[in-house]
Amino acid sequence: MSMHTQAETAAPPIRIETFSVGPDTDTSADSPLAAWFEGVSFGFHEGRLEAEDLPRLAEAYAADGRILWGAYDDHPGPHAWNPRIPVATYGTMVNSLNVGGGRFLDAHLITAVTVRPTHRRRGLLRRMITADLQAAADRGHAIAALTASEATIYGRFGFGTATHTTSIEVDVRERFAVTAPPYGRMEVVEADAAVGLTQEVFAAFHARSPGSVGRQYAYARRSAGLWGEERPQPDKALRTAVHYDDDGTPDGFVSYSFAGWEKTPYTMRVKDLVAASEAAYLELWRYLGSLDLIERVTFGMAPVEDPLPWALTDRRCRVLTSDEDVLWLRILDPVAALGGRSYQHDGVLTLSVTDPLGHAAGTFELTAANGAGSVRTLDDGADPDIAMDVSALGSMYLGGVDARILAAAGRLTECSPGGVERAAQLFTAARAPYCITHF
Ligand SMILES: CC(=O)SCCNC(=O)CCNC(=O)[C@H](O)C(C)(C)COP(=O)(O)OP(=O)(O)OC[C@H]1O[C@@H](n2cnc3c(N)ncnc32)[C@H](O)[C@@H]1OP(=O)(O)O
Repeated sequence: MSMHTQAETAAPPIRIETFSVGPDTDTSADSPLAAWFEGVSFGFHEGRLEAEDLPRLAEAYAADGRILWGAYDDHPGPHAWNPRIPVATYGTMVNSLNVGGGRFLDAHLITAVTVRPTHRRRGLLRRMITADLQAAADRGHAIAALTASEATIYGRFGFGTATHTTSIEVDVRERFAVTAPPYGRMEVVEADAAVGLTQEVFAAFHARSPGSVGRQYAYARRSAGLWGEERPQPDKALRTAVHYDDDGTPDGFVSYSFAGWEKTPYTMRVKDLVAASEAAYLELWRYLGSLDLIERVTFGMAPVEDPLPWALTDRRCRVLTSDEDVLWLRILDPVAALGGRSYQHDGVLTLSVTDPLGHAAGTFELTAANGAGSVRTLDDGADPDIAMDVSALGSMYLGGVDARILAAAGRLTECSPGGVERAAQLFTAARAPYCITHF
């Protein structure tokens, strides 16, 4: 474990340390890593750490290349909980973001953000995220990303919601039928084999899905049932089935568990459902609809642009229960970010961006031609076509929201006639961005 201490600020007297996890990291019950996990569990109202879980968690975090932050109160009150347990936690890793048109950027991912109630609203989150975003920008990352527990926290730091999913309930009784012609076959698979199979299917999904973020080490183990949601111990209720195409290539999988006989209508809960093609997506639903004794299937991460109702004999079998934001993006470098995505239309647009932390502030001229974008920074005072805050730029970046909607919401200002229309056209995505990774 490499460790270094960051500069101390005058008040509050909280020491912040960062460390990475590697093969030599101490995973004993009284190690700094164990204390860090205790801090995270406390922050998310989960149970105490089981010491036996630590080696597996360490292996996962090492594979992810995570950097962990802990904030320590060296002046605890009497009888305070173990002062080695951080009063605030924070973690980062890097993974691939599909930005459309077969292009990918390495995104700086932020996770495990907690501040103990006794230390909240004293600026600890601000202190960590401000330093971290600066360091990420200095390392050359164009984009930071996170999934948020509350929608009120991260806008002030320049993040904007960029992708959504929907929760659906599907009535799979007699009236359920998928109209598309069937192909390939489904197989219920062994948990050990499911790890590699789900990774293979996800890789194909990631390659074709704008908005997708690469998955961390634990994901495939959870989708296979080898790990549970909270502990790296088998989830014996979870089942995994894989769809193979006519050539025998896995092109979809679904992991699911039964809600129990006391819950009516009898319900199967989908934990993870990933398809490498629209056709495979429908095959997974055909399988779910064929589960005997089951009356309803629930899924919390369906795409916003969902072909399912259009593929059903009775479209009312699928009921939308909620809409959730998933990926929040924070543009750190507009030149690299806007130059990194692809464009459906040619055109020129000048954007003025404000940024409370300064990273993305400025006026930028975007020229899109033949699918690619090039960006140059203009001098202060250049006349923009549109003006917005960096959080609105993060929301618009993948095409998840139309510039006209942001303008209507007062989040984007038109500065030259036709500017909003041009922005709407330039930022249009071929399909709604879809992130099916929580981190
Ligand atoms: C990526 C992820 O991991 S998402 C998970 C986030 N974590 C959680 O939800 C766990 C429970 N909550 C917490 O642990 C804490 O309340 C946190 C991490 C959300 C906030 O930590 P704090 O140290 O209290 O935040 P900090 O004092 O730095 O606040 C910075 C600013 O954000 C505001 N703020 C912080 N949390 C919230 C919130 N939940 N809702 C609205 N505003 C908030 C503060 O008022 C402050 O505003 P100001 O700068 O205008 O004065």
